[in-house]
Amino acid sequence: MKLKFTKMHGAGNDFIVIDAINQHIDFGPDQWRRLADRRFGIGADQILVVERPTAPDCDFRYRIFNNDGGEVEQCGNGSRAFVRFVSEQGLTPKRSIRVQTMAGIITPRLEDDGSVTVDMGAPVLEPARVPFDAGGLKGVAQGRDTLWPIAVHGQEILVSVVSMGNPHAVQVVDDVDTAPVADTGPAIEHHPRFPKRVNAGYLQVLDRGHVKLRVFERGAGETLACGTGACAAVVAGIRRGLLDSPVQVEARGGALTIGWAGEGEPVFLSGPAVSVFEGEIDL
Ligand SMILES: N[C@H](CCC[C@H](N)C(=O)O)C(=O)O
Repeated sequence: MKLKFTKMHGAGNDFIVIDAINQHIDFGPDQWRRLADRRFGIGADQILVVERPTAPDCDFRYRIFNNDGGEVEQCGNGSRAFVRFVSEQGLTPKRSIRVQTMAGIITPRLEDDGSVTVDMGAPVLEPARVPFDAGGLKGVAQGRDTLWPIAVHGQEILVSVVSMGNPHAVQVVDDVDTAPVADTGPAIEHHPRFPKRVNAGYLQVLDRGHVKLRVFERGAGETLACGTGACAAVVAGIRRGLLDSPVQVEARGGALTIGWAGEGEPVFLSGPAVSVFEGEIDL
């Protein structure tokens, strides 16, 4: 079978995007992993699949598979590529669409300046729903947030835990460029207190409206940008009393802008979405 795809990225977080409305796709984790493999396949951080919605008043269903082949709940950078893809492929005349995901409905919108803004929904802040097992831990209050002490390679680090539909552990560091992301990222991703594993964010505050961020992503390793990670990091920074909305997030692959008005309110993610090339692969 021939599979058509478009290679895209959002601030360097790269994707294989597949129209599963006009193509029949029935893959398992091994096939997803093979497609995402940077040597034996096309190569990407995540694979984004466009389907017809099964939920009412939605335009599309959006499925996300990490580089390791696992299906996940949400991908912020991917949601921007998603709306660019369905628009460029003529799958919708709309510039703002309602998209069904495992984590609920998100609303990406193509802006006139070529950027994309996404209503990512409200963050989930209750540890048990992230999910994070806080049992037996004494949280440390900072502003409106609670920081949780977790042991990583024998050292205690303090993390904020936030879900954007997918789980995030955010720590504040002095310098993202010297943070031990490659060393501690995998240990945090697989930490036993995160039953669904976790995306590990390393946040450096430059001023109240400007941060740098690196994310060791669940199921993909460090990426050049993480949209939900940027949302989670800004939510944590605002709750800690360190940041004021909107916040410019400098990722290694580009800049994202995050707006959040506070608990119970949606997080807005803005940033680039680029189509790099279209291709076809024999399977
Ligand atoms: N690795 C993430 C999914 C992709 C998220 C990221 N690429 C984004 O832009 O939000 C997880 O397992 O939850």
